[in-house]
Amino acid sequence: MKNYLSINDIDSLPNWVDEAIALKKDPYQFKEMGKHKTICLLFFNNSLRTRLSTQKAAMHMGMEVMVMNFGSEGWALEYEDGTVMDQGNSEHIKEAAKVVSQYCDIIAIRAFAKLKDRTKDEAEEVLNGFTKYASIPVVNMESSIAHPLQALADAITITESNTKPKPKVVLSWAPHPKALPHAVANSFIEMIKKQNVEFTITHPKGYELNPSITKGCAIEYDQNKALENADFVYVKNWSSYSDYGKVLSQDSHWMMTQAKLGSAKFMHCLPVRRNVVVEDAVLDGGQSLVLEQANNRTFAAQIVLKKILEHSNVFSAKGKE
Ligand SMILES: NCCC[C@H](NC(=O)CCC(=O)O)C(=O)O
Ligand SMILES: NC(=O)OP(=O)(O)O
Repeated sequence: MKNYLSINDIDSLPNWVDEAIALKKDPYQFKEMGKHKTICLLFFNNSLRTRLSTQKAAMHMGMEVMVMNFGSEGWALEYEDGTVMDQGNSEHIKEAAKVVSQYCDIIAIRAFAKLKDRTKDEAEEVLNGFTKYASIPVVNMESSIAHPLQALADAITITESNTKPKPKVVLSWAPHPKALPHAVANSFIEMIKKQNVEFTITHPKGYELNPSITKGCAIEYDQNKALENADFVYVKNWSSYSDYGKVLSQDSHWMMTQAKLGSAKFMHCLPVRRNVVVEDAVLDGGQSLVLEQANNRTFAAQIVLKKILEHSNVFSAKGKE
Protein backbone atom coordinates (compact mmCIF):
# COMPACT_ATOMS: atom_id res chain seq x y z
CA MET A 1 0.00 0.00 0.00
CA LYS A 2 1.44 3.39 -0.97
CA ASN A 3 -1.08 5.87 0.46
CA TYR A 4 -3.75 5.62 3.17
CA LEU A 5 -6.40 8.06 2.00
CA SER A 6 -9.63 6.16 2.64
CA ILE A 7 -11.02 2.91 4.03
CA ASN A 8 -10.81 1.56 0.46
CA ASP A 9 -7.02 1.43 0.80
CA ILE A 10 -7.41 -1.47 3.25
CA ASP A 11 -7.03 -4.78 1.38
CA SER A 12 -8.51 -6.90 4.20
CA LEU A 13 -10.18 -5.17 7.14
CA PRO A 14 -10.33 -8.34 9.34
CA ASN A 15 -6.61 -8.98 8.77
CA TRP A 16 -5.67 -5.40 9.59
CA VAL A 17 -7.79 -5.48 12.77
CA ASP A 18 -6.15 -8.73 13.86
CA GLU A 19 -2.68 -7.34 13.13
CA ALA A 20 -3.48 -4.13 15.04
CA ILE A 21 -4.61 -6.15 18.06
CA ALA A 22 -1.34 -8.10 17.89
CA LEU A 23 0.63 -4.82 17.72
CA LYS A 24 -1.23 -3.60 20.80
CA LYS A 25 0.06 -6.62 22.77
CA ASP A 26 3.68 -5.96 21.74
CA PRO A 27 3.92 -2.40 20.32
CA TYR A 28 7.69 -2.27 19.79
CA GLN A 29 8.04 -5.58 17.92
CA PHE A 30 8.73 -3.78 14.60
CA LYS A 31 10.84 -0.94 16.00
CA GLU A 32 13.64 -1.65 13.49
CA MET A 33 11.31 -1.22 10.51
CA GLY A 34 11.14 2.56 10.79
CA LYS A 35 14.76 3.16 11.79
CA HIS A 36 16.19 6.26 10.04
CA LYS A 37 12.78 7.02 8.53
CA THR A 38 10.89 10.22 9.27
CA ILE A 39 7.18 11.00 9.27
CA CYS A 40 6.02 14.59 8.94
CA LEU A 41 2.59 15.39 10.41
CA LEU A 42 1.03 18.50 8.85
CA PHE A 43 -1.99 19.97 10.62
CA PHE A 44 -4.27 22.50 8.98
CA ASN A 45 -6.76 22.03 11.89
CA ASN A 46 -6.71 21.33 15.61
CA SER A 47 -6.19 17.90 17.11
CA LEU A 48 -5.49 16.04 20.32
CA ARG A 49 -5.85 12.32 19.56
CA THR A 50 -4.68 12.25 15.97
CA ARG A 51 -1.57 14.24 16.69
CA LEU A 52 -0.46 12.25 19.73
CA SER A 53 -1.59 8.77 18.68
CA THR A 54 0.01 9.02 15.22
CA GLN A 55 3.21 10.30 16.82
CA LYS A 56 3.11 7.43 19.33
CA ALA A 57 2.50 4.91 16.55
CA ALA A 58 5.51 6.23 14.63
CA MET A 59 7.64 5.99 17.78
CA HIS A 60 6.58 2.36 18.21
CA MET A 61 7.81 1.74 14.65
CA GLY A 62 11.18 3.37 15.47
CA MET A 63 10.51 6.42 13.27
CA GLU A 64 11.51 10.04 13.77
CA VAL A 65 8.57 12.47 13.90
CA MET A 66 8.23 16.08 12.75
CA VAL A 67 5.01 17.96 13.47
CA MET A 68 3.94 21.26 11.94
CA ASN A 69 0.76 23.23 12.50
CA PHE A 70 0.69 24.24 8.88
CA GLY A 71 -2.56 26.19 9.18
CA SER A 72 -1.00 28.72 11.56
CA GLU A 73 2.74 28.34 10.82
CA GLY A 74 3.08 27.48 7.12
CA TRP A 75 2.76 29.79 4.14
CA ALA A 76 -0.75 30.12 2.72
CA LEU A 77 -0.82 27.61 -0.15
CA GLU A 78 -2.12 28.02 -3.68
CA TYR A 79 -3.68 24.91 -5.27
CA GLU A 80 -4.90 26.16 -8.68
CA ASP A 81 -2.74 25.45 -11.69
CA GLY A 82 -1.59 28.41 -13.77
CA THR A 83 -2.76 31.08 -11.29
CA VAL A 84 -1.13 34.48 -11.20
CA MET A 85 -0.22 34.45 -7.52
CA ASP A 86 -0.63 38.16 -6.85
CA GLN A 87 -3.19 37.67 -4.05
CA GLY A 88 -2.87 36.28 -0.50
CA ASN A 89 -1.33 32.85 -1.18
CA SER A 90 2.46 32.74 -0.89
CA GLU A 91 3.51 29.27 -2.02
CA HIS A 92 2.20 26.74 -4.54
CA ILE A 93 1.34 23.16 -3.52
CA LYS A 94 3.74 21.96 -6.27
CA GLU A 95 6.80 23.36 -4.46
CA ALA A 96 5.47 22.74 -0.93
CA ALA A 97 4.72 19.03 -1.48
CA LYS A 98 8.02 18.39 -3.26
CA VAL A 99 10.00 20.24 -0.58
CA VAL A 100 8.34 18.33 2.29
CA SER A 101 9.04 15.07 0.38
CA GLN A 102 12.77 15.83 0.60
CA TYR A 103 12.70 16.04 4.40
CA CYS A 104 10.76 12.91 5.24
CA ASP A 105 9.58 9.46 4.12
CA ILE A 106 5.84 9.71 4.88
CA ILE A 107 3.57 12.79 5.00
CA ALA A 108 0.39 12.75 7.09
CA ILE A 109 -2.16 15.51 6.58
CA ARG A 110 -5.18 16.87 8.44
CA ALA A 111 -7.30 19.32 6.45
CA PHE A 112 -11.01 19.55 7.32
CA ALA A 113 -13.92 20.49 5.10
CA LYS A 114 -14.57 24.23 5.07
CA LEU A 115 -18.32 23.51 4.64
CA LYS A 116 -18.91 26.49 2.34
CA ASP A 117 -18.67 24.90 -1.12
CA ARG A 118 -19.46 21.20 -1.48
CA THR A 119 -17.72 20.78 -4.84
CA LYS A 120 -14.57 22.38 -3.49
CA ASP A 121 -14.60 20.26 -0.32
CA GLU A 122 -15.18 17.08 -2.33
CA ALA A 123 -12.22 17.98 -4.55
CA GLU A 124 -10.01 17.58 -1.43
CA GLU A 125 -7.50 20.15 -2.68
CA VAL A 126 -5.12 19.84 0.28
CA LEU A 127 -5.00 16.04 0.57
CA ASN A 128 -5.12 15.46 -3.18
CA GLY A 129 -2.67 18.27 -3.83
CA PHE A 130 -0.09 16.67 -1.56
CA THR A 131 -0.85 13.22 -2.96
CA LYS A 132 -0.41 14.47 -6.51
CA TYR A 133 2.86 16.34 -6.05
CA ALA A 134 4.59 14.53 -3.15
CA SER A 135 7.05 11.80 -4.09
CA ILE A 136 6.41 9.88 -0.84
CA PRO A 137 3.37 8.12 0.71
CA VAL A 138 0.53 10.23 2.14
CA VAL A 139 -1.70 9.40 5.13
CA ASN A 140 -5.10 11.01 5.69
CA MET A 141 -5.44 12.27 9.28
CA GLU A 142 -9.00 13.58 8.50
CA SER A 143 -9.70 15.31 5.26
CA SER A 144 -12.83 17.06 3.98
CA ILE A 145 -14.73 13.83 3.41
CA ALA A 146 -12.92 11.01 5.22
CA HIS A 147 -11.34 10.07 8.55
CA PRO A 148 -10.08 6.55 7.86
CA LEU A 149 -7.71 6.36 10.86
CA GLN A 150 -10.70 6.94 13.15
CA ALA A 151 -12.83 4.35 11.34
CA LEU A 152 -10.04 1.78 11.55
CA ALA A 153 -9.72 2.43 15.31
CA ASP A 154 -13.50 2.03 15.57
CA ALA A 155 -13.32 -1.32 13.75
CA ILE A 156 -10.67 -2.50 16.24
CA THR A 157 -12.81 -1.30 19.17
CA ILE A 158 -15.97 -3.02 17.94
CA THR A 159 -14.06 -6.26 17.28
CA GLU A 160 -12.57 -6.21 20.77
CA SER A 161 -15.87 -5.68 22.60
CA ASN A 162 -18.30 -7.58 20.39
CA THR A 163 -19.78 -10.78 21.78
CA LYS A 164 -22.36 -11.58 19.09
CA PRO A 165 -22.13 -13.24 15.66
CA LYS A 166 -24.04 -10.33 14.07
CA PRO A 167 -24.38 -7.32 16.39
CA LYS A 168 -26.69 -4.38 15.71
CA VAL A 169 -24.81 -1.12 15.13
CA VAL A 170 -26.59 2.26 15.03
CA LEU A 171 -25.11 5.54 13.82
CA SER A 172 -27.10 8.32 15.47
CA TRP A 173 -26.92 12.03 14.66
CA ALA A 174 -26.80 14.31 17.71
CA PRO A 175 -27.17 18.07 18.10
CA HIS A 176 -24.18 20.43 18.16
CA PRO A 177 -23.86 24.23 18.25
CA LYS A 178 -21.35 24.33 15.34
CA ALA A 179 -21.51 23.11 11.76
CA LEU A 180 -19.36 19.97 11.67
CA PRO A 181 -17.97 17.97 8.73
CA HIS A 182 -19.21 14.61 7.40
CA ALA A 183 -15.80 12.91 7.41
CA VAL A 184 -16.17 10.82 10.58
CA ALA A 185 -19.65 9.57 9.67
CA ASN A 186 -18.61 8.84 6.06
CA SER A 187 -15.62 6.69 6.99
CA PHE A 188 -17.52 4.95 9.78
CA ILE A 189 -20.21 3.95 7.28
CA GLU A 190 -17.63 2.78 4.71
CA MET A 191 -15.95 0.68 7.41
CA ILE A 192 -19.14 -0.77 8.90
CA LYS A 193 -20.39 -1.86 5.45
CA LYS A 194 -17.42 -4.24 5.39
CA GLN A 195 -18.47 -5.86 8.69
CA ASN A 196 -20.95 -8.64 9.44
CA VAL A 197 -23.40 -6.40 11.34
CA GLU A 198 -26.99 -5.17 11.17
CA PHE A 199 -26.60 -1.43 10.54
CA THR A 200 -29.04 1.47 10.85
CA ILE A 201 -28.47 5.22 10.50
CA THR A 202 -30.79 7.62 12.33
CA HIS A 203 -31.01 11.41 11.97
CA PRO A 204 -33.60 14.15 11.56
CA LYS A 205 -34.93 14.80 8.04
CA GLY A 206 -32.55 17.04 6.11
CA TYR A 207 -29.43 15.39 7.57
CA GLU A 208 -29.13 12.66 4.92
CA LEU A 209 -25.45 12.03 4.19
CA ASN A 210 -23.94 11.65 0.72
CA PRO A 211 -26.24 9.04 -0.91
CA SER A 212 -23.32 7.38 -2.68
CA ILE A 213 -21.89 6.55 0.76
CA THR A 214 -25.15 5.55 2.49
CA LYS A 215 -26.31 3.48 -0.50
CA GLY A 216 -27.71 0.17 0.77
CA CYS A 217 -27.90 1.34 4.43
CA ALA A 218 -31.13 1.36 6.45
CA ILE A 219 -32.16 4.92 7.41
CA GLU A 220 -34.71 5.31 10.23
CA TYR A 221 -35.90 8.82 11.11
CA ASP A 222 -37.38 7.68 14.46
CA GLN A 223 -34.37 7.54 16.79
CA ASN A 224 -36.10 5.39 19.44
CA LYS A 225 -37.08 2.84 16.83
CA ALA A 226 -33.57 2.79 15.39
CA LEU A 227 -32.07 2.19 18.83
CA GLU A 228 -34.21 -0.87 19.61
CA ASN A 229 -31.97 -3.88 20.43
CA ALA A 230 -28.80 -1.96 19.53
CA ASP A 231 -25.46 -3.42 20.64
CA PHE A 232 -23.26 -0.47 19.59
CA VAL A 233 -24.46 3.13 19.27
CA TYR A 234 -22.08 5.49 17.48
CA VAL A 235 -23.10 9.09 18.08
CA LYS A 236 -21.89 11.99 15.93
CA ASN A 237 -23.06 15.36 14.79
CA TRP A 238 -22.74 16.44 11.18
CA SER A 239 -24.09 19.43 9.30
CA SER A 240 -26.55 19.10 6.44
CA TYR A 241 -25.18 17.60 3.22
CA SER A 242 -28.04 18.65 0.91
CA ASP A 243 -28.25 22.19 2.37
CA TYR A 244 -24.49 22.05 2.48
CA GLY A 245 -22.79 22.92 5.76
CA LYS A 246 -25.95 24.28 7.43
CA VAL A 247 -27.13 23.58 10.99
CA LEU A 248 -30.82 22.77 10.45
CA SER A 249 -31.65 21.54 13.94
CA GLN A 250 -30.29 21.75 17.47
CA ASP A 251 -33.15 19.65 18.86
CA SER A 252 -31.92 18.42 22.26
CA HIS A 253 -34.27 15.42 22.05
CA TRP A 254 -31.61 13.85 19.82
CA MET A 255 -28.97 13.98 22.60
CA MET A 256 -27.90 10.47 23.65
CA THR A 257 -29.04 9.53 27.15
CA GLN A 258 -28.54 6.48 29.33
CA ALA A 259 -32.25 5.71 29.03
CA LYS A 260 -32.08 5.67 25.21
CA LEU A 261 -28.81 3.75 25.16
CA GLY A 262 -30.30 0.82 27.12
CA SER A 263 -27.67 -1.92 27.33
CA ALA A 264 -25.76 -0.87 24.19
CA LYS A 265 -22.13 0.25 24.12
CA PHE A 266 -21.62 3.97 23.42
CA MET A 267 -19.09 5.20 20.86
CA HIS A 268 -17.89 8.66 19.81
CA CYS A 269 -14.67 9.76 18.11
CA LEU A 270 -14.10 12.69 20.55
CA PRO A 271 -13.86 15.57 21.23
CA VAL A 272 -17.44 15.51 22.50
CA ARG A 273 -19.67 18.25 23.94
CA ARG A 274 -21.04 16.91 27.23
CA ASN A 275 -24.77 17.31 27.80
CA VAL A 276 -25.27 18.53 24.22
CA VAL A 277 -24.26 15.45 22.20
CA VAL A 278 -24.43 12.96 25.09
CA GLU A 279 -25.33 13.22 28.75
CA ASP A 280 -22.72 12.83 31.51
CA ALA A 281 -24.23 9.57 32.76
CA VAL A 282 -23.30 7.83 29.48
CA LEU A 283 -19.72 9.11 29.30
CA ASP A 284 -19.13 8.46 32.98
CA GLY A 285 -20.81 5.05 32.93
CA GLY A 286 -19.51 1.57 32.17
CA GLN A 287 -20.91 1.27 28.63
CA SER A 288 -18.82 4.02 27.09
CA LEU A 289 -16.04 2.89 24.72
CA VAL A 290 -14.71 6.38 23.95
CA LEU A 291 -11.40 5.89 25.78
CA GLU A 292 -10.86 2.49 24.14
CA GLN A 293 -11.52 4.15 20.75
CA ALA A 294 -8.97 6.86 21.51
CA ASN A 295 -6.45 4.26 22.67
CA ASN A 296 -6.96 2.22 19.51
CA ARG A 297 -6.08 5.26 17.38
CA THR A 298 -2.43 4.44 18.15
CA PHE A 299 -2.70 0.89 16.80
CA ALA A 300 -4.79 1.93 13.80
CA ALA A 301 -2.07 4.43 12.87
CA GLN A 302 0.63 1.85 13.59
CA ILE A 303 -0.79 -0.79 11.28
CA VAL A 304 -1.10 1.86 8.55
CA LEU A 305 2.54 2.92 9.01
CA LYS A 306 3.64 -0.72 9.04
CA LYS A 307 1.85 -1.43 5.73
CA ILE A 308 3.40 1.67 4.13
CA LEU A 309 6.90 0.91 5.46
CA GLU A 310 6.65 -2.71 4.27
CA HIS A 311 5.64 -1.51 0.82
CA SER A 312 8.33 1.17 0.60
CA ASN A 313 11.04 -1.16 1.98
CA VAL A 314 10.20 -3.72 -0.71
CA PHE A 315 10.38 -1.04 -3.37
CA SER A 316 13.55 0.61 -2.09
CA ALA A 317 15.22 -2.84 -1.83
CA LYS A 318 14.37 -3.34 -5.50
CA GLY A 319 15.63 0.16 -6.26
CA LYS A 320 12.27 1.06 -7.76
CA GLU A 321 11.26 3.93 -5.45
N1 LIG B 1 -11.44 14.49 14.62
C1 LIG B 1 -12.62 14.20 15.21
C2 LIG B 1 -13.70 15.20 15.02
C3 LIG B 1 -13.27 16.52 14.45
C4 LIG B 1 -14.39 17.46 14.11
N2 LIG B 1 -15.01 17.90 15.37
C5 LIG B 1 -15.03 19.17 15.74
O1 LIG B 1 -14.54 20.01 15.04
C6 LIG B 1 -15.66 19.48 17.09
C7 LIG B 1 -15.30 20.84 17.54
C8 LIG B 1 -16.14 21.38 18.67
O2 LIG B 1 -16.90 20.67 19.31
O3 LIG B 1 -16.00 22.58 18.87
C9 LIG B 1 -15.41 16.74 13.23
O4 LIG B 1 -16.56 16.62 13.60
O5 LIG B 1 -15.00 16.29 12.13
N1 LIG C 1 -10.99 11.75 17.03
C1 LIG C 1 -10.06 12.62 16.60
O1 LIG C 1 -9.66 12.64 15.43
O2 LIG C 1 -9.60 13.46 17.57
P1 LIG C 1 -8.72 14.76 17.34
O3 LIG C 1 -9.54 15.67 16.47
O4 LIG C 1 -8.47 15.31 18.71
O5 LIG C 1 -7.46 14.37 16.64
